[in-house]
Amino acid sequence: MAVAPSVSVLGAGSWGTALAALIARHGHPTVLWGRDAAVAEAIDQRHENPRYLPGIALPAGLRATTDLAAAMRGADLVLVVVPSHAFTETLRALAPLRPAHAGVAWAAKGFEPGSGRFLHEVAAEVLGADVPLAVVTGPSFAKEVALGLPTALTVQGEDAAFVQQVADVLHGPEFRAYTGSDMRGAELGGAMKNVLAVATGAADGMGLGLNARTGLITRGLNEMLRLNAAIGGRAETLMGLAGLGDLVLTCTGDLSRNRRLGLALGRGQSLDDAVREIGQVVESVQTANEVMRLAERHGVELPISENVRAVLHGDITPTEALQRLLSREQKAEYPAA
Ligand SMILES: NC(=O)C1=CN([C@@H]2O[C@H](COP(=O)(O)OP(=O)(O)OC[C@H]3O[C@@H](n4cnc5c(N)ncnc54)[C@H](OP(=O)(O)O)[C@@H]3O)[C@@H](O)[C@H]2O)C=CC1
Ligand SMILES: O=C(CO)COP(=O)(O)O
Repeated sequence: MAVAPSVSVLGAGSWGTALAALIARHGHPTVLWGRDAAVAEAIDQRHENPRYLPGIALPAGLRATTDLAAAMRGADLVLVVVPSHAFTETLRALAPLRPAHAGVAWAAKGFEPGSGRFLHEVAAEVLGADVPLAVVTGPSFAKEVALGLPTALTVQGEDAAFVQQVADVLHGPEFRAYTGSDMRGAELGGAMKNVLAVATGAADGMGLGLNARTGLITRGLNEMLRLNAAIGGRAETLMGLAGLGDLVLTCTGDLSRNRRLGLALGRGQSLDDAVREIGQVVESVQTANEVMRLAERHGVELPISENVRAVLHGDITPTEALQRLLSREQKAEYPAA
């Protein structure tokens, strides 16, 4: 019988913990690395992450540590699940410790702050072009995965054998892992849906109704498709789990931190207070800048995303953003073919 690959998961927040628990339940030797000693000890000894997934029982076989070298020892596959702002430093730390045969996947959603680079570009630069890479993305709230509720996501990368290896460790009785080869489109979808969730959250927070919410989701999808076409992603990636799927989940599900940020802003709360209250990573705050930087570089107009950035910067209120969007010129839904 084939030996189950050993998996090292880096990042002991809600998503890293949920994915590590899923993989451990599938019978893979799994080690979770986190920087918080109390959290690592609680996962390792009491099988709970009291900070990020309180009250949810984790598999007894899941090991956790703050020792990165120990976590990487014997890994056949590395899964990086830190927020995008910590991605580059985490890759630099893991690079010298990576067993030569181990590919690297990640489940963070966003860009490298400041440079706006895609995470697969960062990974290729830090690890070298020969290391197998893959992105794990799609509609998946950590809490639901940790509770074993049915979920479907996608693994995308250019090394088909590695993509299959990653999908195989994730796939199981309640979890469907699809595969593909479009890292660019997949990463763009995962990043942009967080920005668009702020817009729909704000609309809901302002009490604008379900028509407004759905208009924003649909025109938001249009923004994703336009930018995706400009950067060379495949349209079907954005119409699947990495795009439409995650957009609908994040724009409508109150477990979303980006949606909750929008709700709070729409109700008049300040950005700082809202982020503090949420108490976990809210990727859109940084990603809105990088999405707009990318759009401006490619000459693509993204009215919803642009207004989200302006609200997050405190340049305009959600009410002013609404007025700006509603007063735009009338136009064809799609440019003539
Ligand atoms: N939660 C979800 O449902 C999903 C999340 N994602 C994505 O996964 C990524 C991680 O998010 P998530 O787990 O939810 O975030 P959380 O806020 O739940 O946890 C963040 C984790 O990252 C750690 N961290 C922060 N900065 C660093 C650093 N510099 N070095 C090492 N560790 C660091 C935190 O450690 P500490 O506690 O010590 O601060 C914490 O363990 C994000 O890109 C998110 O968009 C994707 C799909 C689903
Ligand atoms: O990416 C997610 C679901 O797919 C989680 O969304 P939030 O980061 O908005 O909570």
